[in-house]
Amino acid sequence: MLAVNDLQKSYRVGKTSFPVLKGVSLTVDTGEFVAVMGPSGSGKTTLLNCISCYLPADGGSILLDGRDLAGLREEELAAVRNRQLGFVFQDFLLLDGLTVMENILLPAIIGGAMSQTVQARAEQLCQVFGIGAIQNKYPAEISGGEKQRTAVARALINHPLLILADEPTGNLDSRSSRAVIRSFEQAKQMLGATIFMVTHDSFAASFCDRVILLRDGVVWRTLEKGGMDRSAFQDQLLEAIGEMSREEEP
Ligand SMILES: Nc1ncnc2c1ncn2[C@@H]1O[C@H](COP(=O)(O)OP(=O)(O)OP(=O)(O)O)[C@@H](O)[C@H]1O
Repeated sequence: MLAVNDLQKSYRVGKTSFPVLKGVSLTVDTGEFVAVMGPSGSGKTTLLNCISCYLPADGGSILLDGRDLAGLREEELAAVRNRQLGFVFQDFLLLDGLTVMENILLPAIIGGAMSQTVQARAEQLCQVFGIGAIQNKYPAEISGGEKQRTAVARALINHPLLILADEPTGNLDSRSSRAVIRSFEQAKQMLGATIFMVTHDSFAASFCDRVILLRDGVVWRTLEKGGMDRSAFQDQLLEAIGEMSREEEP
């Protein structure tokens, strides 16, 4: 589904170039729920922005469903963003003047794809995520967890190949975080969604099939959940993160 090979990205500040991604390689299979964790500054957001087609990479490749994103023109990238990727951001980014239902439909409206089938899909997503009763409310009238579940439903409206989530639980209390992660699990189990999430939250990451630890612009280690229960996987994650930060100390 997603194959990132030897991805490189530097930022230029004045005359100096600062390498941030120094050869990142990873894959995400169809139907997988994968998290990326790592210390602040390790390059997680940069990686997500490259995969999102917002930032051109300097080297390496990003293949989405076998298609290399590097060679695409701006209109083609915009089409990939609108039709093949779904986005969930930390700050929800719901439009205040639109209802929950209108927010969910927005990517289909923008893509010129509105139809009765899309309307039916939006109703189904509201059912799956338990937001049917609030579909005519405005963002100011709903809770943080409900906003985030609306954002997950919106990300799924165009049947994307891949959902990209940037710190989706970052602004939520633990109960709302659990509800959001539950909505990702439902998206995966009931709708076959593939999810790639950047997070600092080991609790959220412990629900994933796999967690990729990024350090200083390279993949340091990948942890598989396998048959482990959630809390044992979280313990293993915390241990690996501790080991990674101890290695970083001078
Ligand atoms: N536009 C930019 N110009 C120059 N340097 C940048 C730019 N964006 C990010 N950086 C630098 O690149 C490095 C990686 O940043 P990035 O945001 O990808 O890290 P991160 O792992 O997501 O961090 P955090 O967990 O704090 O969000 C940091 O040192 C950051 O200061």
